[in-house]
Amino acid sequence: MSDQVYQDAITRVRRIGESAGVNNEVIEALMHPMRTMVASLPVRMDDGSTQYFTAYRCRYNNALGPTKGGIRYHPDVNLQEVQALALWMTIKCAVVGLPYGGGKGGITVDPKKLSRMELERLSRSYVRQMADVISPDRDIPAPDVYTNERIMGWMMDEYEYITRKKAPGVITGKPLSLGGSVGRDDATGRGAYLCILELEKKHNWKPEEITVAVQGFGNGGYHAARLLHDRGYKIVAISDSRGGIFSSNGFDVPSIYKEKQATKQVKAVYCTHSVCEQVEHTAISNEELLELDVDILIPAALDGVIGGHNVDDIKAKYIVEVANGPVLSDVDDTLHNKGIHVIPDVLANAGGVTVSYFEWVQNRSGYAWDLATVHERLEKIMSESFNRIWDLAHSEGRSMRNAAYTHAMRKIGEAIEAHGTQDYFSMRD
Ligand SMILES: NC(=O)C1=CN([C@@H]2O[C@H](COP(=O)(O)OP(=O)(O)OC[C@H]3O[C@@H](n4cnc5c(N)ncnc54)[C@H](OP(=O)(O)O)[C@@H]3O)[C@@H](O)[C@H]2O)C=CC1
Ligand SMILES: O=C(O)CCC(=O)C(=O)O
Repeated sequence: MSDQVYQDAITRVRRIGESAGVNNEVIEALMHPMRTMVASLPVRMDDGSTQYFTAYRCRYNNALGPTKGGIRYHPDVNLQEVQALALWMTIKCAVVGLPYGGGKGGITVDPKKLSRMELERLSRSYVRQMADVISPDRDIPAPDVYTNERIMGWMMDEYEYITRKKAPGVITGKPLSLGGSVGRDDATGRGAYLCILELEKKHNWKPEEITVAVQGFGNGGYHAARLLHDRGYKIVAISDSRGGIFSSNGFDVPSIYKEKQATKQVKAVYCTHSVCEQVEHTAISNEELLELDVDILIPAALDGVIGGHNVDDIKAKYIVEVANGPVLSDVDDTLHNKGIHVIPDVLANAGGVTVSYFEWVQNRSGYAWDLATVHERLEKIMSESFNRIWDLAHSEGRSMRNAAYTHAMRKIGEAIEAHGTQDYFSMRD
């Protein structure tokens, strides 16, 4: 799938851009990634051998500001996927009004097979190769799939060693002790949760009557499930890379998280104090989870999981995309025509980059905010962005994805125009 992912991403941009009458110059600018760096990272393994890993960093478009986006460690990472992810970051930052362009990075690696020291050497090697590309004013990485705050800490440390100066704003999602922000840990899931709260208000939902299935139980999926569970939503299905569990009664999310921490697997348990007991459930595959008859489906793992192969079997009423790119563009219309509402990734998972922006602002001003301030400002941005896109979708008869892309392309177009076409193209470093 991931070989086509970039083609799929630019096809969607062109289709929506043309239907919304976006200036062709803007559409063309979004067809062309500004610069993608590919590197081979030599890493000394614990047994003394050297292995080479392919690494990428794509700075897709910087019309709105320095490029911003996470770094993914996964065996399927490739050039196409990184470019698609960087394009989605470009759209996402514009959707929520951040002063950033879009970028993304990745390494083709299975991090579960590396020791902690190998992982650290790999991460430092990445920064050594990309040190001329990243900087607080130019390109600012963050975590994505199978990277975390510890890896961000190593990367920042390596960057500061190379540049011989403190530069906390070079990377976000860092440990708090290195200038990370409170509230970045659950920001992606919280952003999606805040979108669902907006839906709840519009539809007068009673949370206990709303069923939710979550694919992927990592940073994004877990926190979205936790917050929804705390509010009373019924989380009837959860999965990770090894498969999933289903119960129409709903699961106790904190218990499942506790067990996942201990055993690395999603298991159907209910925990009291120190004892976790199995609860009645059905084991399901990740494919089956996507096809459940639920009110809200939250894909929170990888891209391309909903497409022509399964769209006829999708029964959820809402799809809230915590993952980047879970729905392929050629089924956008089918879902819309089936009456399935999609809250697109470029809005639903924008809480992560929004709090990354807060972290960067705090680093640059040298003044740390408290959690209440982070939450209040995140809520404001998510709520305003959601409603802006909702209003555009409903006033122009578009899907939420179509409206989000249209809004973003208009914003990027204004910036390109304001740069002055000549200067914009010559400043594309
Ligand atoms: N982290 C962030 O701030 C942001 C993340 N996102 C997007 O959210 C998605 C998840 O990222 P994040 O939560 O950070 O990643 P994590 O690495 O924290 O978690 C990934 C989760 O997905 C599971 N998973 C991996 N492969 C599969 C599979 N084939 N089927 C089902 N589940 C699978 C993993 O299972 P296991 O635990 O078994 O390995 C794990 O539970 C990605 O698309 C990412 O781009 C979007 C915006 C911001
Ligand atoms: O926090 C960030 O800067 C980017 C997070 C990310 O990679 C994403 O939103 O997909």
